[in-house]
Parts: sequence; structure tokens; C-alpha cells
Amino acid sequence: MILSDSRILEEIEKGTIKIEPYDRQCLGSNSYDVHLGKHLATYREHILDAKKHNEIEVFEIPDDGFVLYPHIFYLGVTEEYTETHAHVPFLEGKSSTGRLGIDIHATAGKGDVGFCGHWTLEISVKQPVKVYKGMPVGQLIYFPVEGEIEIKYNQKKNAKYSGQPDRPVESMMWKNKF
Ligand SMILES: Nc1ccn([C@H]2C[C@H](O)[C@@H](COP(=O)(O)OP(=O)(O)OP(=O)(O)O)O2)c(=O)n1
Repeated sequence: MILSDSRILEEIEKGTIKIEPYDRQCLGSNSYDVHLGKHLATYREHILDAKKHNEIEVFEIPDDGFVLYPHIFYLGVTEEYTETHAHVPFLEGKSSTGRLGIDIHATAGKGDVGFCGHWTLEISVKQPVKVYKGMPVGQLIYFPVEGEIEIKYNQKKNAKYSGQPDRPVESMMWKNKF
């Protein structure tokens, strides 16, 4: 089951879903449109190492847009800060974004109950494409959860991406023990 527009509105009123900034126009029949924040980032090194802290270079998208290229992997961020306290939020692309050859996540679309923060986007493109800050880029959908959650994401000690700021956040895989 996915929450409908009226159910998303009810949860916003209850405070179990928070979306800031919020605009009623962005609420679809069963999703909420999120927008590209003003910062993008790329990794400093060409060869990444899953055991190491790979650092990123953050830069601002100029007012007249920024061209993304297929051979470069970008991290982006949603303009929206969200909190989801009782449902599982999923970040999906928009069809209009997909039709421009833009993927907004590499493998992780699922969020966690209790996630609070801006969403980091894992962006790759099929052909060069100019993007703009504030453009609609994805949509959040919400699934009800079966059963009690023992520990919500924002209560977990080792949650790596809790409270993400309005800038892209690099992989914290290096914090995993393996
Ligand atoms: N494209 C995405 C997908 C998820 N998230 C956020 C919402 C999730 O609640 C949080 C953690 O996502 P995962 O559980 O997939 O991440 P990890 O398992 O790598 O991290 P952790 O060990 O902290 O759970 O990151 C994000 O910012 N951007």
C-alpha cells in the first residue's frame, strides 16, 4: 500500500510526515515532488576505495544551470528537508527526469522510518544534460509499516546519514566494519 494524497496530508497535519519547504502544488495523487538543491558534489579521487573515506568537492549550481556528463558521477541533494516518523519513505525519480536520461539514485531509493534530513541524490546521466537548481527531480512515496519499529533511524547510534544537511553527503561505507 502507498499513501494517497489525502493520507499524506493527514500525516503532515499530525506531524508524522514533515516536508520543508512544502507546497500543495507538489503533492501528486500518491507522491510528493522534491527538487534539486543548489549544491552538487563530485568525488576528489577517480578511483574510490570502499574501505576509505572518499572525500568530495561541493560546488554550487550556477543560476543558468550546470551540464552533467555521462562519465562523471555526481552527488546532489534535495531542496526539501523531510522527516518521516511512521512510514517508510521511498525516493523515486520522476518520469520527466528519466526521459532526460537522468538517474537520481544509484541503488538506494528506500529511506527508513525515522529518517530526518535532506536526501542525498546519486546522480548519473545517459547523455550531457543541463540541470538547474530548484528543478523538480524526484518524488517521495510513503509505505505503511507492518509491525512495531523497535529503533527508528533517528534513534540509532550508528545511523550514518541521520540529519543530513542541505549539501550532498558522501558514502560513509568506511564506518562499516568488514
Ligand atoms: N538515495 C538516498 C537513499 C537514502 N537516503 C537516506 C534515507 C535513509 O533513511 C538513509 C539511510 O539509507 P540506507 O539505510 O540505505 O543507508 P546505509 O544502510 O548505507 O546506512 P545506515 O547504515 O546508516 O543504515 O539515507 C538518502 O539520503 N538518499
